Formats: sequence, C-alpha cells, structure tokens
Amino acid sequence: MSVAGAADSTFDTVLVIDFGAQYAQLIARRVRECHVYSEIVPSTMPVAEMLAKRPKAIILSGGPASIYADGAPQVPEGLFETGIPTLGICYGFQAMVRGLGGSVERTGRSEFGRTRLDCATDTVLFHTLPGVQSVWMSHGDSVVEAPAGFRVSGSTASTPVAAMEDPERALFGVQFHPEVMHTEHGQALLRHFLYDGAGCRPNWTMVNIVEEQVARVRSEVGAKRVVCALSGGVDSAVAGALVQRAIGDQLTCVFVDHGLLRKGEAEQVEKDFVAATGVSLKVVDAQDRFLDALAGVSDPEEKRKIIGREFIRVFEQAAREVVAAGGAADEPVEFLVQGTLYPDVVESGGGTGTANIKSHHNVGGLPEDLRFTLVEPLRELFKDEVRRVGEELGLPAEMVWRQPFPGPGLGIRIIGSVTRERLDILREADAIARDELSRAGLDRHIWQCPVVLLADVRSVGVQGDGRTYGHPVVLRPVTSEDAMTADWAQVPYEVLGTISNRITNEVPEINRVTLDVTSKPPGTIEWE
Ligand SMILES: Nc1ncnc2c1ncn2[C@@H]1O[C@H](COP(=O)(O)OP(=O)(O)OP(=O)(O)O)[C@@H](O)[C@H]1O
Ligand SMILES: O=c1[nH]c(=O)c2[nH+]cn([C@@H]3O[C@H](COP(=O)(O)O)[C@@H](O)[C@H]3O)c2[nH]1
Ligand SMILES: NC(=O)CC[C@H](N)C(=O)O
Ligand SMILES: [Mg+2]
Repeated sequence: MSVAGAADSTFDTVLVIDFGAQYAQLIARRVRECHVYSEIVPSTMPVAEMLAKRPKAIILSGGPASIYADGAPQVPEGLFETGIPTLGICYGFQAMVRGLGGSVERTGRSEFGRTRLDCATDTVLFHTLPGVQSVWMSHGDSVVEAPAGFRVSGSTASTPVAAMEDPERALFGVQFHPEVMHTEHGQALLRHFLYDGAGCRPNWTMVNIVEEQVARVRSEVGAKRVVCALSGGVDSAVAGALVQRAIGDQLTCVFVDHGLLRKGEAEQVEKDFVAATGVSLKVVDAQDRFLDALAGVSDPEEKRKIIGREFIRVFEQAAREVVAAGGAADEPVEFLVQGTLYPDVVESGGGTGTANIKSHHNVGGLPEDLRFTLVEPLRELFKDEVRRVGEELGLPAEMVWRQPFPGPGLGIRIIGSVTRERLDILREADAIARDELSRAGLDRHIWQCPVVLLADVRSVGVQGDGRTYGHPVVLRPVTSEDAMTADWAQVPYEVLGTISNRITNEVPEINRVTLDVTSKPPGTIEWE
C-alpha cells in the first residue's frame, strides 16, 4: 500500500521497521486490526526518510541476527532522538536495549514457543491484563540489563528482562511476540502501546484502503485499458471490483478455463461475478494449451512454472483481442490486474530474506519475459482483510466467503503427471467432498478441503466380490485464519464416513479414501 497523502490525511501512520522478521507483515496487520494505518520499511532506511512519512509511532520487528554480531542490522542512526513513541519486539527490543546503553548476551537460555510471563500490571503495556500470562517466544539472545531510565515490567523463568518501558520517553520493549495468535493478550498489548503509549487514534478502516487503492489505480492507469485475471475466487473478485470502481469500463476481466478447474466452476464465474458487478468478461477456453504443456510433468515446481507461464500467454492473447475489438489503431494493453495477496508473495520467497516454499503461479511462477505492468491492489493484505474489503465494496456474501481454490487448480492436487482422465477422476471426488461438507454446514468452519489424487499409487481393494487395483485420494480439510498457518480440521466421523462411501461408490477408479492430519507447519495446505 502506498502511503501517499497519508501524512496530510486524518489517520495516523505506524512504521514497522523490518529487521528480516518472519512476522513483519503480521505486525503491520495487527496494527491495522487496531484501526491504525501501518506500513513496513527496511531497517536501512535513513531516519529523515522515515520522518517524511510522519509516523505517529514506530515498531521495531524481530529478526534472525544476533544484535552484537558483525554486520547485524542496527536501529537507524538518530531514531531514538526523534522522540517518536517506539515499541521493540524481540530483535527490535534487543536493538533498542543496545542502542540505549543496556546489554544483550547469549545467556544459553533460549525460549521457543509458549512461555509463562510474570508482568507488572500498573504499567502502560500491561494495565487491565492479568499479572501472569502465556506468551510466544522465539529467541536465543537475552537482555541482561535494561538501559538507564527503564522500568523492567515483565520476566520469565529464563529471561529476567522480558519487558520494559519508559513512558516518559514513550519507549517500550518486549522479548516475546505480541503479534502472533498464540500470545494470549498480544492484541491488547499492541492496543495499549498504540493508544495509550503513542496516542494513535483508532480511525483507520477498510474504507481507507478502498479509497486509497482506487485513487492509486486511477493515477497509475489513467485512461488506458486494463485486463484483470479473474478466477471467480475471493481475491480476484475483490481486486476486480476495486479496479472497476476506479476505472469503470476501461476494464475487461479474463477468466481462463485451463482444464484444471472443479466441476461447475466456469459456469459459476460467468453467472455470479457478472451479475454482481456488471463487468465485461471474456472467457477463454485454453484447456488444450495447458494440458499439452503439462503432459508428462510431475515435478511440482515445474508444473507451477508452466501454469504461471501459460496463464500469462493466454492473458497476452486475450489483451490483443480486447484491443482488436476496440479498433485496430488502439495501443496494446499495458496493465494486468491480479488478486495477489501477501501470503502468495511470502511463500514464493518474495519477503525480505524469506525462503521459497512454493512458487505461486501469480508471483514466483510468472515468466521472465512478462511485459504487463502488474496492478495488485491487495498485495500487502491477508485473506480475512480482503474479505472485509470485499464486503466494503458491496460484493455478495457467497462470493466474499467462498473457500480459496488455487490458480493452478487440480493440477497441483494430482500427485504425478496431469492427464484428462486423472482430472476427471479427481473432479468427481472433489465435487462429492464439497457437496457433503456443505451439506453438513461446515463451509465456514473449514478454510478449504483439497482432495488429492495419488495418481501414481495403487492399492488393492475388494468391490462386488472382485479384486480392484485403484487409486487412493486424500482428504485435506484444514482450518486457518490466513493460510500462513493451518491446522487439520476435525470433521465429524459421520461426515467423513459419508464422503468416503460416496467417493468409493461413485468414482470407480478410487478404492480408498484417506485423511491428512498434519498441521501447517510442517505440512503446507496443498500437497504440491
Ligand atoms: N482461472 C483463472 N483465470 C484467470 N485468472 C486466474 C485464474 N485462476 C487464478 N487467476 C489469477 O491468479 C490470482 C491468484 O489466484 P488465487 O487462487 O490465489 O486467488 P483467487 O482465485 O482470486 O482467490 P481464492 O484464493 O479465493 O481462490 C487470482 O487472483 C487471479 O488474478
Ligand atoms: O492462486 C494460488 N496459486 C498458487 O500457486 C497456490 N498455491 C497454493 N495456493 C493456495 O494458497 C494457500 C496456502 O497454500 P499452501 O499452504 O499449500 O502454500 C491455500 O489456500 C492454497 O490453496 C495457491 N493459490
Ligand atoms: N525472533 C527474533 O527476533 C530473534 C532475535 C535474535 N535472533 C535471538 O535469537 O534472540
Ligand atoms: Mg483461486
């Protein structure tokens, strides 16, 4: 999100200074949940540039380095002299301590995961909260001495200085991670810092995101034509609706039927999205193209790269047709809208120093010769935030609350190479699982339930007194808040029983149904 204009507007800005954290985006998102605008900046940004953004408060993130190591990132020169209220988290806490004359050491007493914190409740950060609480830790270094002027306000069995504050200077620090869901009172602590410690006003909402992005798209695109990659999923529906609000009929949406879709999907997009928005939609049948390109390929990353590339080739062709339809003298379409979200970016290795887990087709799977300028108004948001933006834009609830379905579709749910026959088998099994989960009223409880076909595995069965040698499928129902982490969903046994029965009865090639009971981490949601 751009912060252009934020300095003059009526909402406050909080800068999250990123030291290479796993959770920098999560911190920014938690701040937004407190209705305060937040933006991430690298720790190498000079203080003058930060000041130009007129931050009302600053949060120093965690990070993988040891603060006393050679070359470890430090707090930008002069930051503490600005008088801006600041909260240090984990590495950021250690950096604050070191920058102000306290000391940090490797004490040999690491803490990872759930930890008991004893805290003083007559403090800014912990007032109204219990004096003993459960917090999430992840550190090897510890503060052994707080800088002069600070009151130590929290400790654990292994870390005597686990929280500190100096309300006079509006400086605060915690060793644990208030931004993660597992820290019991993390969100309350952030609120206390923002409202009480830093005087931020809780007046920033999804309306601001919509207004800001609409203005940004307008100024970026001008009077030019734009195509939007529309899947019928939540993210592209919201991105498309947002861009439509900005530029109206300069927009054409393109839906690609790549042959990797679920049952009924193509029809649904044509019907629902056009009805809700009145947008102009182009449907491209590209089944042969994708299936030919995928023939014989079983490596997941290779599949993803092929799918990412073919998507773009289809959008290029569609864009040429849009131009041709508008008159031969028209210039080529420069902009492509995608419903990319932050988790797509971070898993593709696009965060600051983060690992590539899998190349999402719309980020890491894009071809190198991409000529479109991407317009991705949701790129820094998480799914549940996008849903709220969708509601704000007036999209129907069924659309906003749909379960996610990955762009590479059933192609990454066939373990082995992708063929038409295998797709047909999986499509049937998937439709049954979806049908029964909906019937059981579990759609909102479950984040999504991939059905995975183990196409290169066969097992022996007995059906109708005869031997079968069929394929297993795996049910992977998960619960999640934002797809960054997930847990296996505890679907009632009766529902699982019905799904298993129906799949083995109705899909002749499948003679075994199994259940995946792995959280993320260590598993990811999709198998490839
Ligand atoms: N079949 C498709 N046709 C056109 N664009 C697609 C298609 N599938 C995916 N995309 C593009 O890729 C982006 C990423 O896909 P992704 O599945 O993450 O998002 P989504 O489908 O919009 O939402 P959801 O996560 O709810 O499924 C989409 O937002 C869309 O821009
Ligand atoms: O559009 C997409 N393109 C992709 O390449 C892709 N890979 C995974 N997903 C979806 O992202 C979420 C997290 O999935 P994983 O735990 O498998 O990484 C889950 O919701 C997945 O369905 C994708 N969506
Ligand atoms: N999560 C963090 O920020 C860790 C900080 C530092 N690398 C430590 O181990 O203590
Ligand atoms: Mg999708």
